Amino acid sequence: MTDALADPASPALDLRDVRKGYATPQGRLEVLRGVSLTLARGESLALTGESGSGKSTLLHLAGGLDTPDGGEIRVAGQATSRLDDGGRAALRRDRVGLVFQQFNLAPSLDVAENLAFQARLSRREDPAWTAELARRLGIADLLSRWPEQLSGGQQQRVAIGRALAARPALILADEPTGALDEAAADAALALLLELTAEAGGALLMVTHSPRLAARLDRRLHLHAGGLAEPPAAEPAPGAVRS
Ligand SMILES: Nc1ncnc2c1ncn2[C@@H]1O[C@H](COP(=O)(O)OP(=O)(O)OP(=O)(O)O)[C@@H](O)[C@H]1O
Repeated sequence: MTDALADPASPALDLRDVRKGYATPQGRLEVLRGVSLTLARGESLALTGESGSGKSTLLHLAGGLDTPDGGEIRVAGQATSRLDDGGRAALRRDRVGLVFQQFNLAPSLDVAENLAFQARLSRREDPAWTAELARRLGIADLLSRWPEQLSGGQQQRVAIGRALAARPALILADEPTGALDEAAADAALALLLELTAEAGGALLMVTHSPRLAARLDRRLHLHAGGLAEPPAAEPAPGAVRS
């Protein structure tokens, strides 16, 4: 399948001097003050930062859910900042997979339909890949169930499969395992990383957990409107200092 606008040589995501603020009753709040970031094809990056530092804001801008006040954003080579609402919707459909903490499955669609939903919209349906995703995610026996009949962990695995079914260039995940216990979170992240790599996508994941962040290729920390290396990890309780 061809995507005339996709440039296979360009990074999955490129942010240049991106600025974003909000009007609040206390005045303007400048959340991102010139953020630059490049995410190569196939790379995974964990984004950490205090609550309110702007992680979700950055993710929403990267996915074309919102527009920046300034700067340039490119997804798979396409400049998104100049797109209108329809253009951004097409970008989200064709280039971006989204996974949120709350799984956001369509309640009126069964698991099979949820899995295929985005791929069908973007005309990138690949039944063999969708079946492979279902098998690897351990949801192949649940395809005719409704989302409400699934556990949280099962719902999140469906959400991961849905995001990957169209093989998007960029997967954006906002605390994707935040609603799961530690063992389920570890298993879901392992699948997310493995299957994103197989789909040829790059992953930008917001997390509060240094433990989960450590599993990705790179880590960046958002603070005071800019990106930096994350602060050095605290030694684990009981760890011997060298
Ligand atoms: N639509 C909006 N209008 C006004 N202020 C907003 C809006 N969206 C976000 N903010 C503010 O912008 C700042 C950054 O919010 P954002 O949700 O990006 O932070 P975050 O790092 O993802 O936080 P958390 O870890 O708590 O989810 C916060 O102070 C928030 O209150």
